[in-house]
Amino acid sequence: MVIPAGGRGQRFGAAQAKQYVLLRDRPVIAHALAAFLGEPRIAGIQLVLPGEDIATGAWRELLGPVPAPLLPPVVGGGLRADSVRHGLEALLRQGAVPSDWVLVHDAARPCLRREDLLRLLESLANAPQGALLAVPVADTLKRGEDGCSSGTVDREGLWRALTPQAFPLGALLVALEAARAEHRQITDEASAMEAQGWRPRLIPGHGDNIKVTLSDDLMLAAAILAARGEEG
Ligand SMILES: Nc1ccn([C@@H]2O[C@H](COP(=O)(O)OP(=O)(O)OP(=O)(O)O)[C@@H](O)[C@H]2O)c(=O)n1
Ligand SMILES: C[C@](O)(CO)[C@H](O)COP(=O)(O)O
Repeated sequence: MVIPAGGRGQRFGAAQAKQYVLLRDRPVIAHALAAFLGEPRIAGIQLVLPGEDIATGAWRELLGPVPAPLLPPVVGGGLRADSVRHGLEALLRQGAVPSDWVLVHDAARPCLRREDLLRLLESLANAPQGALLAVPVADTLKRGEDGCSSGTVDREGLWRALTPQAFPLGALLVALEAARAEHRQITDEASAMEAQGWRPRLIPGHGDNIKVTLSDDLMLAAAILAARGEEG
């Protein structure tokens, strides 16, 4: 699997990238990783980090002793999609084959429930075109124009995309390379695959699998983990 952690967290707005910020005494990224440790179907976890963080070795102090199956990190790219691509290429160099399933999970999502991960993994037996965790949109959606509401968007059939997302490694790499070649901005793996004509399965997850994007999200993540009684 690939954990893209190569971003700088500009919207979060801290001096430190948000994946390193402490959440209940552990960096956000350590929580994201923990959801996958001990899952026997995950053969290797490829972290993707900003180049300078690999150079300084700062990530080692943050994560502590590297738990198996964590692979040595590789350098990310300018966009999330570039970082994921670098992670996939690294997996291939280390013996993965194009037909292997690969999961991609944001380092900035520290609250993934084990039950959601298991549901996603189990869905793959019947998901030849891949799958992603997602949540049906529950709010009334407004279209904004000049600070005013100019219409209500029908939420029927709309889902919020979460991670992990799972695809055959080779096909995902081809889809990400195509998006790059065509200068298409994509925000998740599923959108790269959709552009290739794939129809990934939407696997209902829980909305508490939040992405830490803005500074308030950290408080929310802490409350979610505390309510579950999770350790630090
Ligand atoms: N060039 C990038 C950009 C993002 N990510 C990772 O992708 C995940 C989700 O991206 P996002 O929330 O957009 O993170 P940032 O790019 O760090 O945030 P921002 O857009 O606010 O700068 C994060 O784990 C982030 O580290 C990455 O690996 N490489
Ligand atoms: C893949 C993703 O988590 C989908 O929600 C992604 O990181 C989204 O990034 P965004 O640009 O903050 O929507």
